Amino acid sequence: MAPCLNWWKMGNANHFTRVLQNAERFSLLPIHFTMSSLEEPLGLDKLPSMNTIDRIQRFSSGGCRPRVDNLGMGNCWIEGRICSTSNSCNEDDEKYTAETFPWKRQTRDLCQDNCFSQKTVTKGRKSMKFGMTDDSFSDSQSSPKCHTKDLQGLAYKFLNCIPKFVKIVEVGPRDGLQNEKNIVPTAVKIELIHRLASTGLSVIEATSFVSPKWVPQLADAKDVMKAVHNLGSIRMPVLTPNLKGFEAAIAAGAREVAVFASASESFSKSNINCSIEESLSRYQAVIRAAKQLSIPVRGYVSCVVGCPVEGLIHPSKVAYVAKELYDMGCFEISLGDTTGVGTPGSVVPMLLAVMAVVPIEKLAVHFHDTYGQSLPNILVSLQMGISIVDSSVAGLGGCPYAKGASGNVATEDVVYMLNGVGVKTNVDLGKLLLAGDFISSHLGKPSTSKTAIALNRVTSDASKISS
Ligand SMILES: CC(C)(COP(=O)([O-])OP(=O)([O-])OC[C@H]1O[C@@H](n2cnc3c(N)ncnc32)[C@H](O)[C@@H]1OP(=O)([O-])[O-])[C@@H](O)C(=O)NCCC(=O)NCCSC(=O)C[C@@](C)(O)CC(=O)[O-]
Repeated sequence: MAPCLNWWKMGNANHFTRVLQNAERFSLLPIHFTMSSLEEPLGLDKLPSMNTIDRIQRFSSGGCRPRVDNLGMGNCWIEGRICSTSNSCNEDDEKYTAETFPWKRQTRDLCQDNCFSQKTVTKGRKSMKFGMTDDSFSDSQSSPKCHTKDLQGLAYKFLNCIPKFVKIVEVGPRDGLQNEKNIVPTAVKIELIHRLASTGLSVIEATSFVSPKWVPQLADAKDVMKAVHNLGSIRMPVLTPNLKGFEAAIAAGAREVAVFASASESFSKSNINCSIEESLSRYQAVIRAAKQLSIPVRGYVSCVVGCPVEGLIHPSKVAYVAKELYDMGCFEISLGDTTGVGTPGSVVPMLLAVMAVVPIEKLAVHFHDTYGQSLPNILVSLQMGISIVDSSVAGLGGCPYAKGASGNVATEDVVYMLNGVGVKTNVDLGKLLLAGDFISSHLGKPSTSKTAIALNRVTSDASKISS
């Protein structure tokens, strides 16, 4: 076993099998699909006649969504799309990948097997939805390395392996606003939560019951919670660092809480003023109290890739804290790249370590976008089987105790990407954009969501043309 897989030993046989299955789904071969909307620009002359929803649809889901159909028997294709062969058979890439990350060799081998079985299953199909006939297969087979059937297998692995539905946990009102320089009025927070609730989001983290000396921005937690705790069936977890916070949250009407530990000793001290072990024993008390009231508890692990003080964090430390929280009774574990330093190269080994000890369906990912890596990190997480993603409207956020870390990945960008790959979220992108506009204009700064910026530009170009 490669040295960096030693931490796999932490898991039991079932977990190990699940890890392998997920590793099998995952491949690092680069692949490109010819996407439509930006390569086939919509004439601006058409824009004035489109309403906002048309524009959003044109630029989000339909326009560039490769349609993945699963026809049973594991067959899958992408309608009207052809895989580019420019990268997919590059031996240099393969060599680099295998040498730099030894564990990847194993996943590649598994994936190649999978690719082979795809070929077998689809053999003899007359009409391929790649838009090619069997003849074109023979053409492509004359290429020395790349075969269309291989590409079809790759398409399957890259897109059909991701979950069909992703639960988005909106953390804007809490993570988003806890780091704002100016304290946001309570009424604005409440309005933001109402607007977010109208988008279809099923979970909105509303606030934190932490010490107001530590996070003055959320000192109005009680008032916010009292105003929103009854918003239909939407879940509104709140952060509780200790029993005092838990009791205050319950008194204010909270029906779900979250505890937050760290994989970094230094960050634990600077964020919650105690060691990792002390924090775990505090959380044990919170979880015990919550169980008595049948209150679900979410668990966060922060600094899952890097720490502002300690630098890189070993995946085994993350797996340890995640397992402790899970064993204590947290129903879901959110893995936070607090400083946003992760790339797929560091996120994948971290996820594999955690997946070996906590069931994958209980895991969420929580990326900050400091280096612009959130979306690729989310995509590889989905390819590994994660189906819960934390994000923050307008890309708000950051931790007051993680200097230099920027906001969370913007919910608008996550929804746009998920629409693009045909994953359901039940979130209305148009309404989400309006919620993002609302809070950005209140804060007097532009949204960091690329989707919001792009769609606002399209809309303003259109209004110039129509006026
Ligand atoms: C944990 C403590 C309280 C320890 O803080 P401490 O100073 O060690 O606590 P203490 O027990 O000595 O109490 C100090 C004072 O705070 C009060 N106090 C104590 N607890 C509470 C409470 N729950 N609610 C309200 N007040 C509280 C307590 O009553 C006392 O008041 P005083 O007697 O001085 O007037 C403090 O360090 C704290 O509140 N830290 C929270 C910091 C925080 O919220 N950070 C941001 C969270 S984001 C994050 O962690 C990452 C995440 C989850 O987003 C994932 C990611 O992005 O990766």
